[in-house]
Amino acid sequence: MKLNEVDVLQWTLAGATGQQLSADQQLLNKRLDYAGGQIIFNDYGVVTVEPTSPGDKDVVYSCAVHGDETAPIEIVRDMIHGIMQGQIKPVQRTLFLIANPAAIAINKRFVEMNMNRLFSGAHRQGDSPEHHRAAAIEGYVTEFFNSAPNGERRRLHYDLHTAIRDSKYEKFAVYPFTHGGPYKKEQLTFLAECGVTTILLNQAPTTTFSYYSVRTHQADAFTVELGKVRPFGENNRHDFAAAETMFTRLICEHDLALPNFDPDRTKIFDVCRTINRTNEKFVLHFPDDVANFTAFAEGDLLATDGDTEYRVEQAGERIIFPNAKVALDQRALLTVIDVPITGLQLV
Ligand SMILES: O=C(O)CCC(=O)N[C@@H](CCC(=O)O)C(=O)O
Ligand SMILES: [Zn+2]
Repeated sequence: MKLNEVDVLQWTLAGATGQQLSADQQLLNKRLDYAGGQIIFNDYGVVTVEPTSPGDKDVVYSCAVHGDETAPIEIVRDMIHGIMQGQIKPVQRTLFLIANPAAIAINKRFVEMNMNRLFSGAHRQGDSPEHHRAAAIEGYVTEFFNSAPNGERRRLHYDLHTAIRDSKYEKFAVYPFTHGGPYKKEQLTFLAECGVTTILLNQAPTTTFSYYSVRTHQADAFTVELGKVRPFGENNRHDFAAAETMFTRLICEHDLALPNFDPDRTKIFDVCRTINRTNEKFVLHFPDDVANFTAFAEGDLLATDGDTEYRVEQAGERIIFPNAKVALDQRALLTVIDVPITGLQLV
């Protein structure tokens, strides 16, 4: 088999789980040429694209921070294959990350720990496979951004996910805490072109991957939720076509032309409350099939954490990312409220 025909996901899973690979299937530390540059296989699930004459953007696409979120894995895999096989010819430096192959291999969200709580150095406080991989991934991202050509550059990171539940707004993105900085119209427009027209504004530092890239590397970075979690082969790729087209255009065009910013395209939600599980007896008081962004009436009981009750405090409060099974001291539920886009500081 020619190296440019190797399945990059199979290679990643085999390598990360210690399986022996024959020489014609081993991509580790190999470099392949494409018309316009080189694709480099730095580690299992870590692939860098270095155009010969790179544009001014350094773009990171990550998937599988949660191992069972298969649609983003298929998207990233197919983009890499497109480059290996010559159909996609990036002109922008690009880093692709398949973040948690060990979790993909067992069809689980994670092996021991939720990797999306282990960035910005939180990986130093433990010894699970995810702690080690998050540390390694921070190293790869740092190396990627630091090895860019000199001059003014744009750093971008889209961390691709799918949600456990259905969502009333199917595609949405988390805009990590900006520490008072403005929100970018260009990014909201790019996301809208991807079909992501709902944005959640996080109002505090977190240990997520996207916040890490924002805070440590001054990137424009987002957690992008593209739909609902499904097993491999059950994703309807038409649902992701707009996103896939825009992700490809972003790295294949020198100056991606976007429509003018339209404030009516994007719905904004502000995070109002973060409810952590602190007790073994943590109960959600609504069924599993209640979709993300469902609104409840004032006073409704949302959750109990031991003896502490969490009730809806204001009209229009909606739930998102409910998960009663998270580890102790982790976020079990967020509530959000819609806010007018006109109230945001936009540049
Ligand atoms: O569907 C769910 O309940 C969880 C979806 C998910 O994994 N969301 C991310 C959001 C990260 C962020 O806040 O930027 C997560 O919880 O890690
Ligand atoms: Zn996820």
